[in-house]
Amino acid sequence: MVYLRTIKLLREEFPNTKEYPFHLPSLRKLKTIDLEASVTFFVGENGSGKSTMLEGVAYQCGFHTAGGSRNNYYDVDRSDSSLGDYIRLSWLPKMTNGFFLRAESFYHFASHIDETERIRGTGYSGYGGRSLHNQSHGESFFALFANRFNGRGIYLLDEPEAALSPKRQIAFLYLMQDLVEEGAQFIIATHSPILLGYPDAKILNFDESPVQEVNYRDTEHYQLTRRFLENPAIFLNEK
Ligand SMILES: Nc1ncnc2c1ncn2[C@@H]1O[C@H](COP(=O)(O)OP(=O)(O)OP(=O)(O)O)[C@@H](O)[C@H]1O
Repeated sequence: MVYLRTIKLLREEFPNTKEYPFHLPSLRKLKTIDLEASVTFFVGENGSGKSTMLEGVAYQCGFHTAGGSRNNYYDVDRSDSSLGDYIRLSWLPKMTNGFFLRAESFYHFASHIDETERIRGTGYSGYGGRSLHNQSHGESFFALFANRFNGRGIYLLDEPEAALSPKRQIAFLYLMQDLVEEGAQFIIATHSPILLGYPDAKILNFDESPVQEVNYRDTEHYQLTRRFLENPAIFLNEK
């Protein structure tokens, strides 16, 4: 299901096109991003602006920009969204349920859930019944996906593969397929050639200026990984 249909950049309100984030090549000429599929991936080199865009969208969704939903109020590590005030989201229908996952600040989110459990006794209810800190990084991610995510919602995930083994990444694809069938929308920044293989996803390449759609098999992630796996030794000798 597609709830969030367009991300529009309010270019005329950009204060300065020479500084972060307005100077990023991926954003420089970008006017709108159309989200036409239930699953949209942001791909691109490190530093191309994927997280910046995702964080801006999370900010406009009202989600905690360090990770969480509309219901997670905690002060730890809240990051200012530099792009958030300069984008406009078009919804049909409007969706307020959802979650913003940031691999890098997940530790703080887990602490916030522990604190909610300590104060109100409700913290672990959506997370598999136990502290996210008492599970491995990958297990805790998976507990979040499997327990906290449900069908009707918008899920913004920044490198969800960070803690997942290849097997768990494939399990995540199954889970995502079920959630999409139940009506979920995903926007995912990723470097994973496994996740990118999700059928019918729209892949947006942040290495282009402005951002452009790209086919799975044309992504550098697919091509490089494929060539490497075919023969790592030859690949390394080509350096
Ligand atoms: N708060 C900030 N102030 C100044 N520059 C920043 C800030 N946050 C990020 N940048 C820079 O902006 C660029 C884009 O960062 P961003 O995190 O959006 O990239 P990314 O595509 O998500 O990269 P990665 O794949 O490594 O996560 C990078 O060069 C980064 O160093």
